[in-house]
Amino acid sequence: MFERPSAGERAVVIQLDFGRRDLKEDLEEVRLLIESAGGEVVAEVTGRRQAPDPALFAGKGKVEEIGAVMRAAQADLVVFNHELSPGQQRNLERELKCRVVDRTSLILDIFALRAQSAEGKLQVELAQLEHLSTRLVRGWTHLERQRGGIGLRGPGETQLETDRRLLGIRVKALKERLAKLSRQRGVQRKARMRGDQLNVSLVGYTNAGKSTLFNALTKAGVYAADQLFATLDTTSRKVWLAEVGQVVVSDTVGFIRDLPHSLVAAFQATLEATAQADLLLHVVDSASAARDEQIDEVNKVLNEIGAADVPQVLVLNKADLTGLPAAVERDEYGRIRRVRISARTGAGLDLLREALAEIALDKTRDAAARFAAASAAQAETVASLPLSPNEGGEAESAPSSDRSTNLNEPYDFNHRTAHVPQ
Ligand SMILES: Nc1nc2c(ncn2[C@@H]2O[C@H](COP(=O)(O)OP(=O)(O)OP(=O)(O)O)[C@@H](O)[C@H]2O)c(=O)[nH]1
Ligand SMILES: [Mg+2]
Repeated sequence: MFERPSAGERAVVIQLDFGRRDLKEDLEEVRLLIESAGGEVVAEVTGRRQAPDPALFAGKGKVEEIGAVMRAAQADLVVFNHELSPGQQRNLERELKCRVVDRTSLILDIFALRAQSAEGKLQVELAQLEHLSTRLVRGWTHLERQRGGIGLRGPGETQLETDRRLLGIRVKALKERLAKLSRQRGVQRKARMRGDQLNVSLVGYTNAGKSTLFNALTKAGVYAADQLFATLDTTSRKVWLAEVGQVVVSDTVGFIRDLPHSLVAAFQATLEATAQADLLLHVVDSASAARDEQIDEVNKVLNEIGAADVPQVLVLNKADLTGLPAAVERDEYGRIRRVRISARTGAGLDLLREALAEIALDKTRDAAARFAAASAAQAETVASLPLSPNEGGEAESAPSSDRSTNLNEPYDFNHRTAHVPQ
């Protein structure tokens, strides 16, 4: 149903410029996407257009050019680094006499290849079926008049109705199973997230280096590779920090621009953990020319999954490639905002650990302050008589005495990090 470029399949990539993006970055990204799906880019066709052609996406002349390039390069398929409508895809396949894959299918495909856990597989299947259901609207009308298939259809149903009905049943079953898994995981997570332990999620654009950093912090040995969407399942590990004790760090699925909506929806449960974290380490490939755009894309997805208000520290990774030194940057309130590191060489990891420790201590202190305030309020109602002439109802202000210096400034767990330009 979902055809992926199988090992060594030769792809021609189509990238059109509608006047707003950097073609080179886009071509580089789609090349990595195709390689991550096991294929190989043998030719590129670029072009410029005002708007997509309703029938063919590209213009008639461009499609002829694509056909010629495809034949010359002996390619197996054509990949549009754009979202195609079902009609456009069908027309292109008819015109080019060759398989045509769009960006969304390509991404779904890589997810299907990578899914490891039972839940990951269910989530990917759900996303694929939901993507397919949009293609059923007009996409399979050529099948509508077909008959046959014992046990496959109800009385008088057309193929399209049967397909929709079967799809609907499967989607419903998948959603129910995912909901059950999600409830179970919610219980496990609550157990893990007890107390004042800091829960940290690594988030970021795909290939930013989250898993490499996760391994460096936790010595966990999760899969990190120069592939897009190397990670699909969330992995959590406890990390021991001097003076603080345990914090829980989670490695998560990477984001990408134009992440298919069905995929975000299907991964909602996995991403819930991100929305419930105390702190996000937003890992950035600081050596990428598309860095700022990638930061925006990640923030957009975080917004969609309800994680926009979780405090964020930007981790500028791959400092070994930019040649800039490891460093910590604070805002005017002394809060840590950005840490520059190299997960690969280990430069700045000590700074990052110190930053985590500082934030974890602030969280504990916040909790202690709340506890003290609550106890004080309770004490007030029990003991209305002051124990000494100086004591009265002032107990709630006590824990703030050590907050005068920058370092001890409490981390504002309600503060949303604004986008900080590099
Ligand atoms: N030069 C350099 N490369 C790095 C650094 N950190 C990670 N990489 C490389 O970047 C690539 C992607 O790393 P991963 O850790 O798999 O990235 P990720 O963010 O987990 O990616 P996904 O799971 O695909 O979203 C790998 O080839 C890493 O070796 C770094 O600090 N410097
Ligand atoms: Mg990863």
